[in-house]
Amino acid sequence: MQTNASTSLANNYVSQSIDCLHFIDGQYVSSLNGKTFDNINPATGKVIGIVAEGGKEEVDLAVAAAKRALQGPWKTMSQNDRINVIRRIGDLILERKEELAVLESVDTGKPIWLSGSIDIPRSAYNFHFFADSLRSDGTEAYQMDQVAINYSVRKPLGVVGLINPWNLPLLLMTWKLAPCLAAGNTVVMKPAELTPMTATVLAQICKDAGVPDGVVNIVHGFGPNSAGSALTEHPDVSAISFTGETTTGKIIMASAAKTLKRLSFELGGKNPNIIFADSNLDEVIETTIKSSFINQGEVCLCGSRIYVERPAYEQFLEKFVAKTKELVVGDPFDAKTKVGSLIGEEHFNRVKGYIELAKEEGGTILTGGRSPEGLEQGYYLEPTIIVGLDGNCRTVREEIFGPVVTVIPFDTEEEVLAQANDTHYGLSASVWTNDLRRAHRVAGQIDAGIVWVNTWFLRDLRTPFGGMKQSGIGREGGKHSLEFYSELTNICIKL
Ligand SMILES: NC(=O)C1=CN([C@@H]2O[C@H](COP(=O)(O)OP(=O)(O)OC[C@H]3O[C@@H](n4cnc5c(N)ncnc54)[C@H](O)[C@@H]3O)[C@@H](O)[C@H]2O)C=CC1
Ligand SMILES: O=C(O)/C=C/C=C(\O)C(=O)O
Repeated sequence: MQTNASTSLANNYVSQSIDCLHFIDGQYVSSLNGKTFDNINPATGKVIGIVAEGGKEEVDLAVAAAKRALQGPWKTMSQNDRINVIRRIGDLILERKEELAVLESVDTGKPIWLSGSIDIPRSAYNFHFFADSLRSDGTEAYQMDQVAINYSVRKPLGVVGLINPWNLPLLLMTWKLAPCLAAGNTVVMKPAELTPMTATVLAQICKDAGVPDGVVNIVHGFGPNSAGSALTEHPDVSAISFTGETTTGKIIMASAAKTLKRLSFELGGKNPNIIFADSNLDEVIETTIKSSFINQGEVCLCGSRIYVERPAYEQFLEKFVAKTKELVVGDPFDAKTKVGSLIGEEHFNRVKGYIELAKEEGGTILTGGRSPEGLEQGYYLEPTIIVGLDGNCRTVREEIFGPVVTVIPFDTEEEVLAQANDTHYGLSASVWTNDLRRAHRVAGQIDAGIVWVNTWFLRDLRTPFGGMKQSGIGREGGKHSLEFYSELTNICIKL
């Protein structure tokens, strides 16, 4: 893909065609049969480029290249050189950050300030962080009196498949790729079909940083009967790290079982946000606006079920609704925009379907629920707050993955914990209180992989990250990522 833009050239980007090819064995290539599909800018509904559509043949080629690369210069590269290459990928992402931010916004519909301040800097940091982690990484050693000493050594898993969704395309791809490379593996990545652009540039960045040919490969395409399923079925792929929908995770698990692949899954969420009356309401509102509507609500960690202790309920609603009404929905490249376009037509209709369902279930829409006037070209939806529903309603139980939240009052800690945990998801939660003991007590009783107290999405990349129940399998982050992406061999030496 040829790119040379900055944010000031955003208009050129949306008017010129940007095409995405596969990246196999260090080269950009078309599909063997020449098949392509259209890439649509959700903010305009217009085609912005064509994408090579891969399938089994392209995945076979990519996996073969990755398998060969396991025996090439990547294997013999010193750990110090590998660390430097991984750091350099982060440096090059920062050097191209404006261009990448534009591509991410064009591809997803998210505001340019968001891709420029979160998606792209965090993508670079993923490489810097895991390069540093590798430098300080150690393994275990156990001595058996004077009889023997055991120590373990890390080895790469082999060829790893990385399959990603469309909401945080480069951030999530690099969150997987950086530790995967740090552990010495080779990779075949399958970006989401709706957001192929930044991954395509990332391949060139990896090459420019000194990653040997064949170590990083990309095959574009769809999931079922396409590049995605070909990757999960491939016998030479040792592991799959997947972020996306829970139902897709189940399909991938069944497919991967045939060749007993190692799996890491980060799946859906319906995250509770529990607000006690003693919390600082202004802080609560400021963060709840973000945890509800940032990235159009298309973040798996968003707190879409808001529970407010009854004494604070009316005041919370008044302020929350007022602040939500101030959010400007519009063109991702307009500096005033806080909420951009949803990812595409299918998802837009799905989210609108939930708003209709909420009305049928007896809910009241306090604000939002419709597309802003004058923005009929893209997939824009006003941030939506719904009240009057209980935990039996589908609107409260199912992941909507859009700018839609429900607010429910509660009276006791026991009651709210029961409601918060009454879900088959268990990704994240937020608890708001100034009572220290209650904070510990409630946080410890929520069935979620990540609980934030008096904050949200405050990330320390050393911490375990992942979901309980049907929100995921395993943990990534810091040493957890290095564990997932490597095999440990224990060596026992008799003294
Ligand atoms: N928890 C999370 O982090 C996220 C959850 N989602 C959820 O997923 C919904 C739909 O988003 P999508 O990106 O369409 O999710 P998805 O799970 O359908 O797709 C994610 C990735 O998996 C691939 N894929 C789909 N079916 C596959 C198969 N059978 N084998 C191998 N790969 C396959 C897709 O091509 C894409 O690259 C959202 O509405 C939301 O509910 C989406 C993004 C992130
Ligand atoms: O901070 C992270 O590593 C990831 C955040 C968000 C997701 O995983 C997601 O929305 O899918």
